[in-house]
Amino acid sequence: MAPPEVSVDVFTNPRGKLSTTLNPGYSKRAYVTFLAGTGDYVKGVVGLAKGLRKVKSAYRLVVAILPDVPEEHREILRSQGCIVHEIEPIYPPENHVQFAMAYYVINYSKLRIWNFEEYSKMVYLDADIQVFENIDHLFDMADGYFYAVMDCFCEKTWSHSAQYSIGYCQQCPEKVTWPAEMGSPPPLYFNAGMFVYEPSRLTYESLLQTLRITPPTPFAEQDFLNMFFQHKYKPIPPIYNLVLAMLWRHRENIELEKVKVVHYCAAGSKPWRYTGKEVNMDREDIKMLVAKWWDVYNDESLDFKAEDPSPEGETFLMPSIMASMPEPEISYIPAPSAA
Ligand SMILES: O=c1ccn([C@@H]2O[C@H](COP(=O)(O)OP(=O)(O)O[C@H]3O[C@H](CO)[C@H](O)[C@H](O)[C@H]3O)[C@@H](O)[C@H]2O)c(=O)[nH]1
Ligand SMILES: O[C@H]1[C@H](O)[C@@H](O)[C@H](O)[C@@H](O)[C@H]1O
Ligand SMILES: [Mn+2]
Repeated sequence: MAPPEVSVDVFTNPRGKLSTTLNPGYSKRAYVTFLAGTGDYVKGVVGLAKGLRKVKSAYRLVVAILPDVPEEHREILRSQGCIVHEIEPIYPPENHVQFAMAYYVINYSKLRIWNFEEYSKMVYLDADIQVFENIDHLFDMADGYFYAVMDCFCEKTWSHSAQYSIGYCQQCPEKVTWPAEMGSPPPLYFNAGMFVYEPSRLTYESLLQTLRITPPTPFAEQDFLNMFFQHKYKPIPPIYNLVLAMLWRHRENIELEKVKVVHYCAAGSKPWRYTGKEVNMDREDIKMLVAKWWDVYNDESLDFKAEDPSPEGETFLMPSIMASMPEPEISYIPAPSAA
């Protein structure tokens, strides 16, 4: 359905940003994460909510939760200023695939966030992600694309793949080149722990329709989204989703001091379970990043206070800096720095 006419009333709000009052329910922005189960991922979401507050994000955090999240955890999330939004689980078609991690199957439920049409644009973040610098400017990137960070194929979780078997990684495609006899190299592949997208009922329905005829694969909805958005995908720089394995696999691709978003996805790196014993977990950079996560999580001054100005009340429309960016040399969409 076409969106209703948008009435635009532009004024400068007290925070000095150009603010636009749009038809409510049409042009709203928010971060969104996903929570399932009774376990400890709720700590990740609390950490993320506090992290977004610390960097003074203008937008709320919506938590798409499965019905099995206990009321006690929902209450913690609300008390941290999150918008709790229950979703129904989505199951993939029957199949005997071996997921890279058995629990990845629940991640198909993430597809429900395309149905959050009360928002025009959202940034999805896994619960094991922390935001250390403001990334609100990502909402200003041009509509019509799916933005995410390119993944790395070097960890054991990839051992089922052709890429892994020949030592090929898209992070250094010249090191082991893709052999001609294997056909054309695989399309760019993103990590689905962080992405910028536009909710849309049409897309949502198409996602569900397509899933019905798509057998599950080891990286579950991550593989599925890569396939579905193959032609809409625009890579953004790794500072927007530092997959930790990049630190020991492709250190030369990472400028650690510029990293804004850290994804604690490597085995043994979830800060709330961290022991330091697993392989690579005793590295100084990992210890530092885990400690940084705990600093945010433990900082009581970052707890939500009811009297806090709600970041969600208005929609901020910043002039799009993207429009004036020169074409990148590499194929990244260079999201501008927040500075
Ligand atoms: O018990 C759980 C397990 C997972 N999650 C949620 O599911 C997300 C994905 O799980 P992980 O972060 O542990 O998984 P990875 O980072 O290793 O997974 C990557 O591959 C997955 C394949 O399904 C997803 O695409 C995911 O977004 C992507 O980052 C979590 O962040 C969290 O938001 C829960 O809420 N409870
Ligand atoms: O999404 C997965 C996951 O985050 C794994 O932990 C990582 O090793 C993979 O490279 C990635 O594709
Ligand atoms: Mn993750």
